[in-house]
Amino acid sequence: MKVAKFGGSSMATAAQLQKVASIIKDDPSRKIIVVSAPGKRFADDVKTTDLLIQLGESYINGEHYEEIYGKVLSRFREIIEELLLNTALLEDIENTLKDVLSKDISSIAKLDALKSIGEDSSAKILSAYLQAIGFEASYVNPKDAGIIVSNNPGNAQILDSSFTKIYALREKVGILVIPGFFGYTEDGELMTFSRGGSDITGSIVAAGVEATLYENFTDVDSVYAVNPTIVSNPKEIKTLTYKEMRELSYAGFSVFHDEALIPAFKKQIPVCIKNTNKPHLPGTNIVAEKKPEEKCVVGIASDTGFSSLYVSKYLMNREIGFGRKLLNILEDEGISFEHAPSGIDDLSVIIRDSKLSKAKEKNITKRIYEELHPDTVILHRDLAMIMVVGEGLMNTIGVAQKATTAIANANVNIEMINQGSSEVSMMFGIQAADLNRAVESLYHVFFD
Ligand SMILES: Nc1ncnc2c1ncn2[C@@H]1O[C@H](COP(=O)(O)OP(=O)(O)O)[C@@H](O)[C@H]1O
Ligand SMILES: N[C@@H](CC(=O)OP(=O)(O)O)C(=O)O
Repeated sequence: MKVAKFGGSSMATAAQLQKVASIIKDDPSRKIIVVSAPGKRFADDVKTTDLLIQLGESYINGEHYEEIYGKVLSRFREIIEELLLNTALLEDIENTLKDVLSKDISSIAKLDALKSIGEDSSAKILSAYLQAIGFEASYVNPKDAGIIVSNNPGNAQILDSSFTKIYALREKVGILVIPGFFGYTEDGELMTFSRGGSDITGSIVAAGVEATLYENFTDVDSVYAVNPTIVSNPKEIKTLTYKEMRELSYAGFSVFHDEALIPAFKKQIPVCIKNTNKPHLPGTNIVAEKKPEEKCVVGIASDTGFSSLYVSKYLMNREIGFGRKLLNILEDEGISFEHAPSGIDDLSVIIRDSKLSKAKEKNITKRIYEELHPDTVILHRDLAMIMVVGEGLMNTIGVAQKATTAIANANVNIEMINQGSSEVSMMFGIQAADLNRAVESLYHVFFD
């Protein structure tokens, strides 16, 4: 039994849904289908999930929301009408939208419930279409599928108790279409995963039913060695290990959500990333182990939006509890950290910019001075991280030298290096403005 997840790009139009149906038809073992909300139809388009967020924010702020409401409905209307499906489906979607908007719930709960309507409607539309063309198919709500999550709106985590219930889906007859991106708490409250979270649902369901394969259908032929929006026509990666994909997706390979690796990894379910528009191509396989390759670097990922909180104090290495106290201050502000490279008198804590508002920055700096009496506290914003990833990296001589030379050749200053903390990656911190230059140079050194 296979679980196939179709991303927003595969659910964007009626024509894409027809491709999805033909992929399902091609392989009878594709029994469980997880879908995203309709994504972008063209480069400047807006994803349905973003429209739903805009709708929720306008409604909550008491602003005019009618135009955006119309836009959301017209995305679904277009697909339903082109597929010649019963228009009662559109009425059902509209009623759900109205219900959520008018419901007396917190703003956070309203936003999550609105966001879920994208995937929920997609799943209803696809199952109706599959039925219309002669399949035995049914829509399964995540609650009935057994997707039980923690109480963290917009960032839900799956609970272990889910997996036994999900296993029971194996007994159901016909093709099951499950909306991605959300689950329910034990108290029955709807919670979404973090953005891009339909990949997570697919992985959870694949692990739960102990699928032979988790296929993740998207709009690229494979995972490329570098983000294709930075380097054109990059090399395709045929096989990756879970560890490599985890590092690459964490550091910017948005093609697969980094949290989606864990459920599949735990149950050792192989993952295959494939193109809905060219399903005959082999795609990229993600597996537990692979044969050692000649090339030790498989990919170069990069992401912007980081800050570095640099703290220095003479004899920091002798001060018991310094690191703990510093991280405690961040914890009090509800901030998680990404990396924390350190020296004898210095410690840098790398944080996502989005988590560090100006007010939090002021408060944290004040507390560090008052409680830790450092010599210096400096916050550098607008940093970018580059991750050079590969299983063989630690045992190959000269990788760091090759990488630093490539970055130097691009005339880019390295602000930070983190090597050795992970067995499969090496990380460089640079100014965000220099990112594309550095990535291009690294790609050419390792892959040309
Ligand atoms: N290394 C990479 N390899 C392939 N695609 C990548 C990579 N890095 C970023 N991407 C982007 O990921 C996109 C696919 O992910 P996403 O937009 O989430 O698709 P979907 O809508 O199918 O879920 C690609 O169109 C591509 O622009
Ligand atoms: N629709 C949700 C979840 C998702 O996974 O979407 P996509 O498959 O288009 O990345 C989002 O935009 O965040």
